[in-house]
Amino acid sequence: MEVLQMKRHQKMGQLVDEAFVQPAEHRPKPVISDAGGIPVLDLTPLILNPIPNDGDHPLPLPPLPPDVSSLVAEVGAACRDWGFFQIVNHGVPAELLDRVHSAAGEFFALPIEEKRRVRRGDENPLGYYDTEHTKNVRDWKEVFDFTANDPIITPVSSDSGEIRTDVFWNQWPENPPDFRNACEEYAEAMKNLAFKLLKLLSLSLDLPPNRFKPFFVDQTSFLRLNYYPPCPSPDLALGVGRHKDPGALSILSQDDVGGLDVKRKIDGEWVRVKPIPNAYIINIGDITQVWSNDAYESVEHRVSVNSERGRFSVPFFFNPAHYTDVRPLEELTNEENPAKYEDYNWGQFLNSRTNSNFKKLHKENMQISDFRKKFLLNDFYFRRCLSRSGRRIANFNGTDLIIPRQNTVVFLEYSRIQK
Ligand SMILES: O=C(O)CCC(=O)C(=O)O
Ligand SMILES: [Fe+2]
Repeated sequence: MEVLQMKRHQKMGQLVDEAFVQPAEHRPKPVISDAGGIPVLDLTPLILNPIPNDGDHPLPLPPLPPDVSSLVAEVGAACRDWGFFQIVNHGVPAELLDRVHSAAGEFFALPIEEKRRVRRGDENPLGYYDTEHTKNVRDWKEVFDFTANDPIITPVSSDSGEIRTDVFWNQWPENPPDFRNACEEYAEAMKNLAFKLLKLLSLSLDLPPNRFKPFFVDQTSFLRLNYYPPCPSPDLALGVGRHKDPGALSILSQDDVGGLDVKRKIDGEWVRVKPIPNAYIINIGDITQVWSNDAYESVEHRVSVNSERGRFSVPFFFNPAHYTDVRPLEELTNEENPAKYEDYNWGQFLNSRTNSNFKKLHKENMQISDFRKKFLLNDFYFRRCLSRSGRRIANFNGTDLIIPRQNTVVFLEYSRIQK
């Protein structure tokens, strides 16, 4: 099969190494339409009326001013309908963004030997590398990773499979000289912005503004400088293959080249996010999907490349502490809407992802769908189960459920299991 595929690419005049070639069904179409409907939200109301912290204000908090309240509603609608939105007037100075983009441009233009002085290795997952794989296909990109809280504490599994905690430090290149300062200042600005967005997210789910904050006391957030060089076969390779971000939310700055494609929820079509100068693209990650018990979904996206211009982007991945056990929030679950996920530990999840994206493996990496609850009935697993009249017939408390044979049920989302 692989030999056949290789032959076909040679016939087509393939110009990239086989490792970068996407399976046919995942290659980008020649024309991708603009993601016209992704909401662009103006954060100006937060400048005059910042959302208070619980401790800064006697409880209960006063009602939100009408423009902040509308913003919260817009955030909720964007999260539900798209899983993505853009923000403007977010308070991050344009000069700081320019400094980071220039530092990235100068760094990636250095000779490869110099970049490799700060390369990521088996010992330290931070720094420069150009071998990231998404879904086991190599991405057409170079990256530089650094953590927002230096050092980062994370569990790692040893060869014997035992989990221990390790500490990783950022590694900084000597050149360009402003690189480290620009990156560190930018990381602080991203953390500030992320906490503002977290409050909006929380309010949009009818929760107190600081409901999520404790999860981020020892955050494992990190930033990535991405460079996608011009690609001779943009029809075969991708800058980043289709994926969902695993963390809580991502804050992305892209330059004016464009290439970020989002899988539109209403029809599953890939659409491209139009660059807006100085705007940020925000997307919901898997953790928010689990916390919200699927009210907000983490949406698939990818990066298309082109043969003419290299592209730069800088994502900030807002991640909780490694010891966080991720589970649907109690306030967002009840008998009618039981928790849809088993608990999972964020540090172990991150660790498994970090190992699997460094090199090609022969298995799929860990997904939140692995933690989706299943309910057992005879030899069927169920996700949802209703009586014929449409009423839920049992309260799923996270344990396998056996329903007596005489009950008539309508099976939704079931699959046969191997006994
Ligand atoms: O470069 C981009 O536009 C997006 C990158 C991305 O999705 C990621 O690194 O997770
Ligand atoms: Fe992503």
